[in-house]
Amino acid sequence: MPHCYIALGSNQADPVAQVTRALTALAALPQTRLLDHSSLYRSAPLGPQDQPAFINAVALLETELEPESLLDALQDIELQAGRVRKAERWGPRVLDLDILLYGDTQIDTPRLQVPHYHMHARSFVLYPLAELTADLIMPDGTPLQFLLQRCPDAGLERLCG
Ligand SMILES: CC1(C)Nc2nc(N)[nH]c(=O)c2N=C1O
Repeated sequence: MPHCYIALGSNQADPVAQVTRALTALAALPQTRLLDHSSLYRSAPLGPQDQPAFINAVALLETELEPESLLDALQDIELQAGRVRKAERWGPRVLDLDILLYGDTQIDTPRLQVPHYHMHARSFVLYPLAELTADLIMPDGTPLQFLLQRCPDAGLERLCG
């Protein structure tokens, strides 16, 4: 059964609570088990700076849901959290759930790109991912450690507890 890594992000409406509640929602998905999750991390927004800091984390799921069904389920969780789908691009968001990896599958459809298109250069994704699986190898054979070496941790702050 494929191991799926999900990126969580929020910078609105009590981001720590949003990410924590989203982890609980992931654990409750049908045909799915939440195997592990990273610490929460605070970081300055990538993109427009006139918005609050983000809280990010990565979760490791095992699921029988197909990729598109998993995406539907993640979008439901985002909507339940109050995400406005047509919100400004790169603007503040109540909750972002992105499929980073779905086993070794590589997907490129209008709805879904896996591995997640931007993950290779985002410290707020790579560092939590490495906390979960330091020896991860990307579907294209690139070791996560190689991506980490090229991605400065740009003021990433791990929240303890
Ligand atoms: C607006 C944009 C690009 N910036 C981000 N910046 C940070 N630090 N974390 C995010 O999750 C995040 N998500 C985004 O979508």
